[in-house]
Amino acid sequence: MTAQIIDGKAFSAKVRGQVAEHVTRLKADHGLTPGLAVVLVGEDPASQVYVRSKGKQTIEAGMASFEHKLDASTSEADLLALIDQLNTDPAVHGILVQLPLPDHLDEALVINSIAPEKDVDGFHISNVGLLATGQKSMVPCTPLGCLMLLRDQLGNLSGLNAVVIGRSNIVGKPMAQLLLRDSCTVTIAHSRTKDLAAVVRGADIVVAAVGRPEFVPGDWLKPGATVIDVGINRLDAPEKGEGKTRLVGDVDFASASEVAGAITPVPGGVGPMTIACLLANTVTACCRANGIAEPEGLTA
Ligand SMILES: Nc1nc2c(c(=O)[nH]1)N[C@@H](CN(C=O)c1ccc(C(=O)N[C@@H](CCC(=O)O)C(=O)O)cc1)CN2
Repeated sequence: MTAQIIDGKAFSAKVRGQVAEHVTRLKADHGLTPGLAVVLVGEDPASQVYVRSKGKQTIEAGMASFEHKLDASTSEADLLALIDQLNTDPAVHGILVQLPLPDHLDEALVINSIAPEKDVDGFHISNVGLLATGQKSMVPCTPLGCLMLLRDQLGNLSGLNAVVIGRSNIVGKPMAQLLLRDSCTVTIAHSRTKDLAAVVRGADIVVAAVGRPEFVPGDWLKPGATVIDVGINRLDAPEKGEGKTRLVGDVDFASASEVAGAITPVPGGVGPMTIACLLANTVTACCRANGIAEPEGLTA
């Protein structure tokens, strides 16, 4: 079997198009421009690239982008003061602090200082609790993007066996909650799970978010399974030239695509969905803040 490739780049462009349509309507019907503030502390090269893309795509969707680039040595008090200011700024509907933060900053404290209704990352403890109890919340962007791809691929997910490999707060745990909400039978596995191969072999849906390059081989998969690869691992690629690198996921794409029914590539799979869902969450936050009906299809 050769798996169908799930084109996250094309799907994310469709989502961004829908976001832009909603933005046009919010402006015309309500005089509202959704605004997203992104805070970057330090000079992590990957984070700089992601923040630049977020700003560019926010503007392309017709929204207002507010970028705050702070020095790596910024104090916790100064960062919290900025978040406080953004929390009360009526032009800002969504706030995101790019992760990872420098070591001297307390990530949980910083995230929990964002007003929950503006927490477009869905990482605030209130949103985590709301999602876990099946209530309306802001939903973390990467799991939301994975869910959109799965629904588009499979339609109704009810009753399917899903294995999420990885237990992070950003991806693994919220992903499991979302799949449970769609009535999947969900197992959260991780690098220490006993006989992980057997656990994965029982799954109709595999979401790999373990952070280890090419960790899941094709012979772990049930034939026809749908595989969502969240991993973004940069490996040296001397064959491409000195100092060159290549990106791989947490799934061994070559062997997995011989067994799976459908699979996301890396790059071009889940990654682009993360930013598309961030834009969608910003529109959702703007609608909620103004008592306007939320756009259908852009939330979980
Ligand atoms: N506050 C947050 N910080 C981080 C998040 C997040 O959701 N919120 N996620 C990641 C980084 N991230 C967005 O911030 C992100 C990662 C990857 C991509 C993406 O499009 N990847 C491309 C490949 C890009 C490359 O060449 O490096 C792909 O997979 O095709 C977008 C956003 C950590 N921090």
